[in-house]
Amino acid sequence: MGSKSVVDMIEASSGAHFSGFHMDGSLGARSNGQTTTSASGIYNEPFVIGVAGGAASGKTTVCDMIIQQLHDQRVVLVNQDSFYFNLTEEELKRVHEYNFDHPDAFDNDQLLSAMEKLRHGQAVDIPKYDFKSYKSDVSPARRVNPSDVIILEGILIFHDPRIRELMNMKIFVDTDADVRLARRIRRDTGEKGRDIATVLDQYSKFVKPAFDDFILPTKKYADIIIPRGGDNHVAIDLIVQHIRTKLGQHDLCKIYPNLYVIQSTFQIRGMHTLIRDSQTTKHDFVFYADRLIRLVVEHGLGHLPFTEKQVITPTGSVYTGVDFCKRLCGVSVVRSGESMENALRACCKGIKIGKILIHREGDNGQNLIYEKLPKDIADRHVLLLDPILGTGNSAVQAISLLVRKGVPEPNIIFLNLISAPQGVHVVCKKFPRIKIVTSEIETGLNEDFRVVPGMGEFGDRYFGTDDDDQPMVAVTAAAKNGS
Ligand SMILES: Nc1ncnc2c1ncn2[C@@H]1O[C@H](COP(=O)(O)OP(=O)(O)O)[C@@H](O)[C@H]1O
Ligand SMILES: Nc1ccn([C@@H]2O[C@H](COP(=O)(O)O)[C@@H](O)[C@H]2O)c(=O)n1
Ligand SMILES: [Mg+2]
Repeated sequence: MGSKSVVDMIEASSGAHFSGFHMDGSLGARSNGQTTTSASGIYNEPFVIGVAGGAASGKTTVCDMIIQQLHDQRVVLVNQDSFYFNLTEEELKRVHEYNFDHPDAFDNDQLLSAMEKLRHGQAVDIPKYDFKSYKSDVSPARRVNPSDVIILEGILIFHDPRIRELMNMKIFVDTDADVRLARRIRRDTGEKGRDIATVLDQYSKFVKPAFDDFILPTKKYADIIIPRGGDNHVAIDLIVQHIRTKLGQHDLCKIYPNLYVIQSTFQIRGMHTLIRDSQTTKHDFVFYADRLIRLVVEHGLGHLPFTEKQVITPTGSVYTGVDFCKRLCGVSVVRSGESMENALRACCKGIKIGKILIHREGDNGQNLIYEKLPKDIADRHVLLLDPILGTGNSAVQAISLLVRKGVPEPNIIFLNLISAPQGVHVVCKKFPRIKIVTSEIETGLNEDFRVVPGMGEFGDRYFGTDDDDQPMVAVTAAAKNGS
């Protein structure tokens, strides 16, 4: 499935002219001068970081620390070790004479082809290298999905200019030779089960000369040199800060101050991982979707106005707190939005919840075909519920209705689980004073205007109607009965 430009898709989907945002700089500054801006200001290509340095200098440790700190981003680590050539029978017999530290030991063409796919949004299978058997086909390959950040790590990752060209940032981990040797002895005798004489022999015959001849000369390509590897927390913090700026992840929030993306944690990423996985069972999908919905609802409620309130605690002390906003209601966009009603009811006792049904006609038309709203909705703050903000067409229909009913724009909070940038642009441009609360911003829309990476047809997965070929008929009937 190919991808259209954001402008094309929005114009095709909404029929309205989309002027879009054209932002420069940021992520795009590659070593070859290429930039990767798109009309939405969201970068589609991943940010590629190269991490080189001598063996046992602490490259993997530094990468792990960066990944840990970038926990709210999709980051993958691709190790150059995975691309060692398999040894022939002859080479295996005389493995102690094989130079694993020479540039020719790596299949760079295979690495480049994997990177090409990842950069273009395709998943790849990366071989798992086994240091004991010297083979990369003993265990099944690791499936790596396209990500926001790709870290390429390896002793000679800066050696091939074609691989260097891919990198937005190059880091060289600079650790003293004696420290590297000491760590290598400990690692190779422990993890790789080698004896110390073999380790020392390999070091003097191949590792040290290759470091001097091939690895050290690539230090000049580095943008950042980290002395002391993983011990250098200051350098790692600065690198992470720089990556965050370059990713421009919060650019949408900067453009639209009324867009709130809830603070990501590993728990939240874990829940997203589960509900986005096409293999997840209905039961788990509902369980984790419910957990995420609850977080979004709680966050959304935090944006309601409040009044100060003082109470007397059981110790007789005065506690100065706040009183909940009383005049509020929910409105769910049938049918997916109904999945969010329970969480809202659980948070707001006795809350009134209205419904709106919007039916998609053809590729781009959206028609409002049913509504049942509280009569006094104009006097209430409205929490609009729909788990997915895609093109923004349904949202615009729903919000337009609320505004027609007299709800002031600032009194509308649109709650969803995932938002496509296109939808955010469309909604925020038309209704700049509403608030949107979401848990993740998506990459974009595909040719069929479906959110990617997305989570599929939310309503079907949540209500278990994946196999139902006429779900809308039943839903329309249910909605008309006011259920
Ligand atoms: N700062 C450090 N202090 C102590 N041990 C370290 C440090 N950094 C790395 N190590 C250890 O040294 C060995 C090599 O580190 P690693 O990060 O795997 O290096 P590389 O990927 O460059 O070969 C590992 O066993 C690791 O646990
Ligand atoms: N079968 C192999 C393959 C590689 N090596 C050594 O690994 C080092 C590179 O890995 P790092 O994690 O340290 O970057 C390199 O020095 C190779 O000599 C090996 O010993 N056996
Ligand atoms: Mg390593």
